[in-house]
Amino acid sequence: MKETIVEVKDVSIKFNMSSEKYDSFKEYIIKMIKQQITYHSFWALKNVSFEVKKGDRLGLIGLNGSGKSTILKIIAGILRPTQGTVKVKGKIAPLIELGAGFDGDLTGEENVYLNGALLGYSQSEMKKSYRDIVEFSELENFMNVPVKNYSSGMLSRLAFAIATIGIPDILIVDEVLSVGDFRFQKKCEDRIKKMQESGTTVLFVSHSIEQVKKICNKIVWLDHGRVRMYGNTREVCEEYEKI
Ligand SMILES: Nc1ncnc2c1ncn2[C@@H]1O[C@H](COP(=O)(O)OP(=O)(O)OP(=O)(O)O)[C@@H](O)[C@H]1O
Repeated sequence: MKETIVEVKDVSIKFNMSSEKYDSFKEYIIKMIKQQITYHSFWALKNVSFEVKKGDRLGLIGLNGSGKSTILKIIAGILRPTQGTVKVKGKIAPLIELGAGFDGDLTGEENVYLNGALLGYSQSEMKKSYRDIVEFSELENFMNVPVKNYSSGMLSRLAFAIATIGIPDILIVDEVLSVGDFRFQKKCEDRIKKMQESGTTVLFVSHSIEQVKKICNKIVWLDHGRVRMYGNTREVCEEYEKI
């Protein structure tokens, strides 16, 4: 029996959204002080439960706004659920919002060290991995350029190369591959496969069902914040493709 590495139990999250439009920040502040701001709240996730076993590649699929990124952020500890619990065993390398860990004014090289520190690596560990990161991202000629001048594909190459140094227990990949060109996507898929062979568990979000089929062995299908189906890739994709 394989070990459970992520356990999501009855997770719900409620967001508050302001339902009015304000003409200026000043108007917003005045209304806030007068307590005239009205919110409507909605459940972005409702009673979501699933387990991920060690070495699984779990795909999260569903239409726009179904809650895929939100559940990944809860698993990565970026958001706290309103109800329910998440148990995670091991170190997570999260590739969630493209460029979230980057400082636009710093160069590619400086951002490698900044991101390494955010992921918990020491300066000397990062020095050892630096060549590999530059080679994998194929950004040799851009490491001295501030990343605000990078294209989204270049940013995703660098982010992916940094997040996949070492062998994390859990790798979270949210749509990051979709901005890379097809050749780079293939390179990333190969690296994910190698990591999985070394025991890394992968949580993967993509709108490309082909990519999900290639990478994942299990799927959670989210629909309006609820689990519509959870099972093997083939059976879930078959149903999903019918909608
Ligand atoms: N911080 C937030 N505050 C308010 N609402 C939010 C917040 N984050 C997400 N939402 C809302 O929660 C719902 C789920 O969003 P989420 O980004 O998880 O969906 P998704 O399935 O990843 O969508 P997509 O396929 O478009 O990336 C959406 O309706 C979104 O507008």
